[in-house]
Amino acid sequence: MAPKQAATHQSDWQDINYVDKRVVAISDRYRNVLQEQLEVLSRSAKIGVFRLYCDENGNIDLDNSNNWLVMNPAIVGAPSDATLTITDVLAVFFESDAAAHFNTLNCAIVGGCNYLEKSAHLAKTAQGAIWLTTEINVTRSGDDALYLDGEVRNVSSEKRILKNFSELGEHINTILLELPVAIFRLELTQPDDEINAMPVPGASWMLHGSLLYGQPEGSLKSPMDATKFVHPEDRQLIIDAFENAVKHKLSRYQIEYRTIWPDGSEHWLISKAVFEYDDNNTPLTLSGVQYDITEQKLQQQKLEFMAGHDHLTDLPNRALCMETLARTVAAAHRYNRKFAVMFIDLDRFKIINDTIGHECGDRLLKEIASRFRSNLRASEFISRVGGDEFVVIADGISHIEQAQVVAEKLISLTILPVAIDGVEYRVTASVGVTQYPDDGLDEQTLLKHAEMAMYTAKERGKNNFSVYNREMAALSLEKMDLDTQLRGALERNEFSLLYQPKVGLQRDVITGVEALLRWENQKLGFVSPMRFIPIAEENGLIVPIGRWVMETACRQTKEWQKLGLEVVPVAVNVSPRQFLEPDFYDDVLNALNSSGLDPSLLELELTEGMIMSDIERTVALLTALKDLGVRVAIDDFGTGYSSLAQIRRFPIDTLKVDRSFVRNIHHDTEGQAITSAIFDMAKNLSLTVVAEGVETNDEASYLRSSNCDEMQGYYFSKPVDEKRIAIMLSDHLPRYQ
Ligand SMILES: Nc1nc2c(ncn2[C@@H]2O[C@@H]3COP(=O)(O)O[C@H]4[C@@H](O)[C@H](n5cnc6c(=O)[nH]c(N)nc65)O[C@@H]4COP(=O)(O)O[C@H]3[C@H]2O)c(=O)[nH]1
Repeated sequence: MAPKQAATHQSDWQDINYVDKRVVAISDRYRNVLQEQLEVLSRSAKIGVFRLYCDENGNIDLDNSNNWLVMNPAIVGAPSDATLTITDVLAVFFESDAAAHFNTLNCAIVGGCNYLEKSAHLAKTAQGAIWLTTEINVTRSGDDALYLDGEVRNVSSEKRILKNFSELGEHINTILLELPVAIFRLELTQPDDEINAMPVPGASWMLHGSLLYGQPEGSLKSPMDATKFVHPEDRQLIIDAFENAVKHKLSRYQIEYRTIWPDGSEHWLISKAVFEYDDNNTPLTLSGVQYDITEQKLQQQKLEFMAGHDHLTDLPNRALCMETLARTVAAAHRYNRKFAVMFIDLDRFKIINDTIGHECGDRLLKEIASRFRSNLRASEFISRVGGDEFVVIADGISHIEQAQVVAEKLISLTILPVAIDGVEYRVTASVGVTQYPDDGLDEQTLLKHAEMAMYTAKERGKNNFSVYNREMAALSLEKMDLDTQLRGALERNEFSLLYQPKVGLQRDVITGVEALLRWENQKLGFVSPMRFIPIAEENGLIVPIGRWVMETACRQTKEWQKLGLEVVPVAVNVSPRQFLEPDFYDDVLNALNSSGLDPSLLELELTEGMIMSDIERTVALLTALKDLGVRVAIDDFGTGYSSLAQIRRFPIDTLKVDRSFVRNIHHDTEGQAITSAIFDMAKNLSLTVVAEGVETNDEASYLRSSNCDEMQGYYFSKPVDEKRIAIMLSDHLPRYQ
């Protein structure tokens, strides 16, 4: 058994030797393959590896044959076919003083250091500057160092990138210093007390933000430091914008807010920020820029102000008025409140403006606007919605009586004299009042009704206010109806003329006739000129209608003449709009030429207001008409602004004293004083004076005893048609009625 066992044992050993040799052979082969592969790899890689064995004293044994190095020589700037030893490589790191450094290295290893690191910068190589790092790990058996494994790395590209980055950073810094721009990062997952002063990843910081908040440069380290300098009214705005962005997982947002500087001044900033979220959509950081937009804001505010305000008075304009009215309606609806709207129109402002000149007119408007602004309460919004039109929105007015108090205040503020260049001017205002919700539920209706009420105030004599009621709306509908019917009335031959005689006072003979327009419409029947003429004036139809009147009156007078009647001048009423037409003179000329009437038989009746506007043009035009031979009369004298002294400047023939002065003149001492002053002055100016609206024998008797020349009125004759006038003219006497 034993020999067999021994034989077995021996063959086993033989086997083992054989296996061992195979293992050694295989491992040698693989080590060579591995080394070859490492060499191939290292040729392209920027990393080299080495092992250095130590001697029995623990010092590096540079001559040990087991030492090895696998490295592309180019890593250290040597030609790629150079044969480098480990000593060459380490010499690179330790430069000229290699011996001393080896000594230090050995001391460190003997002293128990297991990890060593060293960098090198090779300034001049064929590849340019090269940065290297080496890391060495020591392997020991107990305390004794056995060998060192190390790696050499070429970190030139990383260094270059870092260098570029730091250069870029410096550039950016320089630019930022020049610009009023801050950059910031807010770490959203850390508590505020961990905020770092410098831009360290994972922390909150802000660069160059301090100046934007009026603080010394560098004093504010993070956006959180800056919050106390944000305008108190805007702090919630910032919180809301941030929370809204987070709630909706927005990737970016921007917000504009005000800051308060130590000197109390307000500045505007814009903050544009980008969120960084983790996979659970939790915001991690907020980074962005902030910069000053005060100038743009001021510019924008100025533009907005200009868009919403009237440049003359600085009051809100129509657009802003409508916007405010809409907002007030919405708020009143929501809180079940009442409020009032007042439409203010200055009385006869156009005439005043034309009389005193537009520059003075503007100054007058500015003064009235400033009175309104400074005397109204904060809850009373005042705006200028047109040339001489203002609108007040009086919030929180629960009774119409309160609105009436405001309206009265506006009227009394208007009537106070305005001094311009030492001359005192006085204007009055008519005010229309409406109330929400009683008179309208929306801004357009309220304003329309306030305007209607204002017109009613004007009709009631101006310089007062009127509260809207439903009848006014009905009247306005009627006005629309009149307007519609008036269009085309000429074509449908719906107009005719009546004539009212003027009587010479001393001999009771007809000295002239006034042509008065009549309109009979199929739908509306007979419509008084008092109703349709203002509408025709508004829509411009008065121009062709007036032309028709003049032509018809001239033709008719010529007809009477042709009938052999002793004709007298025919007077036609001229409307303001007609008179302002550039073709007015030509129209007069055409009417005369086409009828063949002698110009001295045509008299034009103008009103005071008409001649007082654009005095230069009026004088020139009247002079031209006078040169033609046409007569000019001033109608309704005494009701307007002109004084007799002013009238003197115009080439006119006749003054027609308004019938309001004539009524009951026989026992109206004030009327007597006024008329006698007019009569005397007119005599001095060689003007003919006509008293209008004489209705009674008493009035006629009084006028006969005064300095009046002619009379006109129902006492002598109502306006009659052309046939009846022909009879009167043939009798040389007016028919008493
Ligand atoms: N209460 C009273 N009234 C008297 C008396 N005598 C005359 N009248 C009325 O007084 C008005 C006189 O005309 P007006 O002052 O120019 O006032 C005129 C004038 O401003 C305007 N109008 C009439 N025809 C024309 C026209 O052809 N063109 C223009 N632009 N306006 C006209 O309409 C106004 C009213 O005209 P009418 O209704 O015809 O009213 C006429 C006439 O009928 C009187 O004794 N008592």
